[in-house]
Order: sequence, then structure tokens, then C-alpha cells
Amino acid sequence: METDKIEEATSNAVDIYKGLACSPSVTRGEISFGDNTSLTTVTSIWSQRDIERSENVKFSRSHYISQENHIEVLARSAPTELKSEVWNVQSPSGKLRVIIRSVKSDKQDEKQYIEIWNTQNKEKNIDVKSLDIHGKIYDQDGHFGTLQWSKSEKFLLYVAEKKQPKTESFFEKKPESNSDSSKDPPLRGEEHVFREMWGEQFVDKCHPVLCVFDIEAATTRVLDTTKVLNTEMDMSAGQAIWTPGDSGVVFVGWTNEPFKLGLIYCPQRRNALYHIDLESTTCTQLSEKDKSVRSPRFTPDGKKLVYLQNATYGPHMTCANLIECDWASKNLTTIVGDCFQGEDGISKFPGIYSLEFPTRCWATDNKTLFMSSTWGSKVDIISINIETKTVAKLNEDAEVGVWTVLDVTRDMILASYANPSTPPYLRLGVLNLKEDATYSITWTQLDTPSRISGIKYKINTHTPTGEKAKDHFSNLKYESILVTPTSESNVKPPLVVYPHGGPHSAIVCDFMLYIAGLCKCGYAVLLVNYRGSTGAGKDSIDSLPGNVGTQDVNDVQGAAEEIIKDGNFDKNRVVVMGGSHGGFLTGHLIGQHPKFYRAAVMRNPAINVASMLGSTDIPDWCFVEAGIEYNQSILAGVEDYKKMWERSPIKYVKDVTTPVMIMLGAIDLRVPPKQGHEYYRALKANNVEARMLVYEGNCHPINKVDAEADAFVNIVKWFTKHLSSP
Ligand SMILES: CSCC[C@H](NC=O)C(=O)N[C@@H](Cc1ccccc1)C(=O)O
Repeated sequence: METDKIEEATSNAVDIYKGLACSPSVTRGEISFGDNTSLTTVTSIWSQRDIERSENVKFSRSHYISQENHIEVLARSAPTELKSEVWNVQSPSGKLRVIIRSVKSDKQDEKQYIEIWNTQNKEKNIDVKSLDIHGKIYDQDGHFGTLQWSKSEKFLLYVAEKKQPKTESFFEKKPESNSDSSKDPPLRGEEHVFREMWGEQFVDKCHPVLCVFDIEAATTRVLDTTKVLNTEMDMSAGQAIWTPGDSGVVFVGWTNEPFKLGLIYCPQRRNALYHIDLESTTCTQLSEKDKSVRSPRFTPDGKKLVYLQNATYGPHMTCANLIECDWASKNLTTIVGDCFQGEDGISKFPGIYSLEFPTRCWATDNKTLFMSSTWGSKVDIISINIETKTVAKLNEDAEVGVWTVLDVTRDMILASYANPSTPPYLRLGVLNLKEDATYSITWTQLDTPSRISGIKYKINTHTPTGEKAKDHFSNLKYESILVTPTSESNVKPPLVVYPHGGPHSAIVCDFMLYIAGLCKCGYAVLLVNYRGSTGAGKDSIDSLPGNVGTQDVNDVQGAAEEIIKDGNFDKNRVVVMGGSHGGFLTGHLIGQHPKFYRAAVMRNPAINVASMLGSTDIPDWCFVEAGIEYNQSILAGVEDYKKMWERSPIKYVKDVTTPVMIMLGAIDLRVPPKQGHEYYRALKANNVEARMLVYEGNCHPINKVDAEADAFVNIVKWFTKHLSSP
């Protein structure tokens, strides 16, 4: 009986997952205008899981739109699969396009090409290796990657790996003396020297440099950023943009010394914004010292440069500030500063929580920009007027979900919208300037949304209660999202409690494959944005470091008990799952509330912060979240290790009785797999049922198509098994 139930649930989970995995996500969008200004083209790039090929398939779509009186979709192209495209960027005039193509040979060695296309054919194709001046061109990695046309359309600006000298063994036969000694001789004995890279998912990114490609000459110049006003700077450079008139480049520079810390999910790494003049090659720092900056953008008239900035070190994601640099004077002004929740809760503007501005983000007024920003448990479109320093929310309250601004040009805005029951779809809007100098948007759906039936969701607001309110941040509210199956059955669905990772991130009302899948399998899911999450004010974020393992655990448990008290769920059919810091919280929840959860699943869990310190690519996280101020010269002492252990799930493992399934990414550099092994051994030593899955070739997210699919079905199977047993 029990086995049949498990088999049936597993088979059902496979079918549900295969159906939902076809939902594509949009990765880029662009509005363009042909010669005939009455016709507008929207080009979008999508990514879709292909389980049979075990890869994410990329494809492009086009919508052809008339905007005579109103926006009307005249035609849609069929999706076209994009093979091997790393970049695809149209020139400012629309007459040219550059594609960076990456082709793998049978021997799996990768070749890259710079392709220049006009509206009829491929004009140029350059083998990057033949340039012999830099390594691999960086992709759109969200931190370094850049590909920009100059306004003149004669040059391209991109980021590539710095060229490395050839190396050879000490025992290599020396060349004949008459050979060409002009070439750089290979370095002997350097083959095995450790080269620091930028951590998790950046293992092939060690030293990015800025490159300017002359299209006519088909030659590249690597910019020298080592000298900033007479000081030697060994920098990694990225996020580069042309200055007005193409006379220089503005870029973000990260110091490589004293050692590199993991960069992904950590937009608080110490760096600065620099300007290099292409004629004099002088390099000057534009931004303040000891800050973390990102996403530089010039106003269309070139008079102002804006960028995002936050404190360095400290919580990994925090409230960002918008800084304006007057280009003529280089004077800096803070346009939007830190915002705090305080007693007002999350309803007021909580501050900017975004990794970047859209590539094109300005209204034609040269002073209002549009971007997406996390606001509580959703993502809204906000406008920021850099003259009046005012912020406004653009999307209607009625549509609670995730709005992503893809492109803004000629007072048109392209966005995608999604929510827990609706995969992302495109909306094209016209910006309407109101009398108060703010904007409204008239939207047109470019596609009919493919809503998934049987799923409903709502946002709940919680206040820390009971003994949990002892901490001095008890005035701060926090949210959760409850995603529930809408089946007519009068059987109360089992509840999955799901704390997010980070801890400074947020789960938002997005379309999430696992959450929709669990819901279609009959589970309700409670996604908790505990205090310390982004999108709820800087004070919420600052409330958590030093209190992990108690405050966050109390918030998640408090939300779960509050929801169960409403009577819609059976308190004996509650399970818990989480990844990374969410796995950390899962360990705490089953250790501190041992009889509350029937089963647990952890993805790459942080189990013992003390033992992780020496092996994670972000040791600063271990200090900061344990409440210890960090700098790169700090060395942990006994008391530091004690504090880290005290805040770790391993401290409570002796009280755990809940069966646990651990899923590990074998090449995770963020939370090393040995963390999961440490917990697995401790559970087994205490005769607690434990199952461990190790996914080869997977990093911290475990998001390779086959691994992600396997993990989902194993999760449903694990929960079914332990909810079926008495
Ligand atoms: C030493 S690893 C600490 C946990 C980890 N924090 C940062 O990477 C974590 O929880 N990671 C999240 C990923 C994430 C982090 C920040 C914002 C969004 C996502 C996870 O894997 O869920």
C-alpha cells in the first residue's frame, strides 16, 4: 500500500515536472525601430529546460508592432533556437549587429569568433585566438561581462581574460640558439602555479581586462588599467561603458589584492568606478573610496553618470544607493540613500534592491530612469527622477508579482511579468508624462499569458511574537508567501515550509518551477522572508548578522505556526526544505523543533560555520553572520570559532529525529560538499534516517537540467514516503 502510494506520487511528479519545465524564462528584450518609424520590433531572448537533451535551450522571438494610435501586435515570428551565441548586440543605428560566438570542437576545445552582421549578411568574422592578445571573451555573467558599440559604430568595447604567458617544464629541451628569441620565451616551472579566480561559478575568470576592438582594422587594444594616478593597481575590470563621444571608458575595477573573495551573489565586494581616457590613457577614480559600486549608466545627453553603490564587506546584499556623477565637474551626489522600515512596515518604499539598471533605462527627459526593484515579497517597477530625487512605483498594486524592466527607449518600456501561477510573458508600455512630472504606463500584453491552473497565492505579514520578540528588532515586520493548491478536496494539503538562502535575499512572487511543481503535486508551500531579507529596509537586513540561528529560525517557525493556526493545514503533515542558508535554517528548525517536521530536505546546507570557514570561497560570510566584524587581514581565534559553531545547525543535531535528505553539488565552491557529509555522518551516528544525493558537475544551485529534474522528483518521493508512514 505505502509502496504503491510512493510509486504513484513519484510517477505523477515526473509528469508534472516535464509539463512545467517547458515554461521558458526571458533573459533579454530589446525594442528597435526600422526605417519606417510606424513599425516597432520587439526582440526577446528566452531560455527553456530541455530534459531530453539535458541542457537549457536558448531561443529568440520577435513581435512586430504598429503604434499608430495604440500598440497593436501585427505579427509574431516563430521561435528560433540560438546556437552558441555568447553575445548578440545591435548597433545604435540598428544597421549592424555583433555576435560573439563560441564553438566547441569534437575535442571540446572552445573557439570564439567576433561576427559583424549588416541587415543582409555577415560582413566580418574574426577568430579571437588569431588576435593573440587576450584570452576568452567574458559572457553576460552579471559582474564583469560587457559588450558595447561605440557611438561611431567603428569600435567595440568588451571584457576578456588577460593573456597568460606560455609555460613549460624545467626539463623541456631548450630551443636551438638561432631560433626566434624575439618571441616571449615560455616561463619554466610555472605550469603548476595557483591562479586565484573569482570563486563559485567563476572558476575560469581570474583577471578580466578591458578590450577595444577596431572593426575596420580587425585589431584589438587591451587597455592598461594598472596605473591609477601614479599608483600601481592590479585590478580586475568589468561593466565597462563608453564615455560621451567615445573618448574614454568608465568601468568597475576590483582589486585583486590581498586575495579574491567569491563574487557571485556578493555585490558588496570592495571596488571602485574608474575613468580611462583613451588618448592620454590616464586612469582616474570617480567613486568614493572603500565602497562597492556597480551598473554605471550615462544619461542620453551624456551630462550625468549614475551608478549603484553600497557599503563594502558586511551583509552580502543590502540596500543600494543611487549616486549621480556630474560628468563635467565629476561632483558626486546621492540621489537615493538608505531606506529603513522602522514602525511603518513594508508598505512604504523600502529602498533600492537590484543588481543593475536595464542596459537602456532613461526616459527622453534625460532625468527619469526606470528599473525593477524588490519590494517586500514582490518586484515592482520604480521610476527615479534624478533632478527631484523622487521615487515612484509604476505597476498597479493589483498585479502582485515580478515585473522585470528589459528595455526603455523613445518613451516606450518593455517588461516581463510573472507570478507563482503564471510563467513570464512580455508587456510593452508607453510612458505618459503626468502633470506632476511623474509617469504612468499604458500597457499592452504581447502574448496571452499561459496561466497554470490549480495554484493560488497570497502574501502574509508577520510580527515577531512571544519570546521571539525579546530581540531589539521586534518592531520590524516580515512577510511570507503562501502558495496553495486550489483543489476542491476537503483534505487539508501537507505544508512545505521553505526558508530562502542568502540569508540576505528574498523569495518573491515569481514563477518558480519547484514551487509550482510542489503545488501541482498537492503541497502548499510557505515561503518565508524572515527579518534579514532584502526588500524590507536596511534595518531589517542589519538585524540578522550575529543573530543567525535564532532570530531567523524564530521568524520561520513563527510564520509556520501562525499559518497552521489558521486551521487550513494539518499540523501533523508539515515538512521543511531549503538551500544553502535555507539548508542552514532547515537544520536549525528540525534541531530546535524536533517533533514539528515530518521530513526535511537540504540543498548544499551550511551546517557548521566554523568548519566551513577554511573552505568556502566567501569566508567573510562566516564572520559577518556570526556577528564578527570582517576585514581581509583577520584570522579567526578560538572565540571566533566558538561563536560560529554556536550559531550552526550542527549544535542541535543530537536532538534531530526528523528524516533528512541532503542534496549536494559536487563542485560547489560556496558551501563545500563536506558540510553535507558532516551532517550526514552526525545523523547516522544518532540513528536518524538520512539519504544523500551527490550531483556530479553541479555547483551551488544544483541547476543543471538533469540534476534539477532528478532532485525535484526525489524531493516529492522523500516527502511522500515520510508523510505516508504512521
Ligand atoms: C557560505 S554560503 C552562505 C549561504 C549562501 N550565501 C551566499 O552565497 C546562500 O544562502 N546562497 C543562496 C544563494 C543566494 C544568495 C544571495 C542571494 C540570492 C541567492 C542559495 O544558494 O540559496
